[in-house]
Amino acid sequence: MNDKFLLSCTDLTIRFGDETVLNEFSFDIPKNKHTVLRGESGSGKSTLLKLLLGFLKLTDGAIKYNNGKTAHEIRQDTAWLPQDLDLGDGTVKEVINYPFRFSTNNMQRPDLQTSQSVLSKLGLQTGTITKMFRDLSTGQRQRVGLAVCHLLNKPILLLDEPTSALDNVSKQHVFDLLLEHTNKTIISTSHDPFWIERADNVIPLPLN
Ligand SMILES: Nc1ncnc2c1ncn2[C@@H]1O[C@H](COP(=O)(O)OP(=O)(O)OP(=O)(O)O)[C@@H](O)[C@H]1O
Repeated sequence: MNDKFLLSCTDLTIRFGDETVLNEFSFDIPKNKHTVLRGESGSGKSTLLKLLLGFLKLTDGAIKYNNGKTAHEIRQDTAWLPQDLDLGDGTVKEVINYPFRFSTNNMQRPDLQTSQSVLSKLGLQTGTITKMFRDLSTGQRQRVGLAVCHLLNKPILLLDEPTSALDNVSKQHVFDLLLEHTNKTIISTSHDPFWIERADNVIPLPLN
């Protein structure tokens, strides 16, 4: 595989029972760029992200990762923002600190000031960090999830509908923090024009 790509997908087919979600779909994901998987609701965007992370099995086709890496190795290099963000029952501070308990992330553990600063860059007020995560609005929860993805400082970001609950001011904050001046490989899903217009590469998913 060309070294410019993180991964190449060839003839991907995904079926759930009688439903064919994707049929012989091929695409490449460039390294160090922001690629948006664009598609209507139900077109298979979230399913595709889970496949790339190795959480689901392909019905047919192949995913090849650069340098012969496995899906497991790719996962270790990835910060993932799922669409259904369930980060538990704790305070925002506890939610932010949670992934840094694991040995792979331990070295990146942020101090309070760094966490506060990232939340503030995403337009969240100082008091947010002591609130219960479940008491936040959907858009605030989404921004906390994005803050965690940023703080993990991984070379790959997978963001499932990262702006779905955000207004344009918050979207701009997210763009400035996560996307501007970055050399990470970012794969996101979206049907949001604001987000798509700012991508380096857009992959339209076929209509079912
Ligand atoms: N585990 C599963 N079992 C059965 N069907 C599934 C499963 N996961 C996804 N699907 C189906 O696959 C299709 C694509 O779902 P997916 O969540 O990937 O769409 P999406 O493009 O992300 O949609 P949205 O923009 O609404 O989030 C849907 O019809 C969904 O019902």
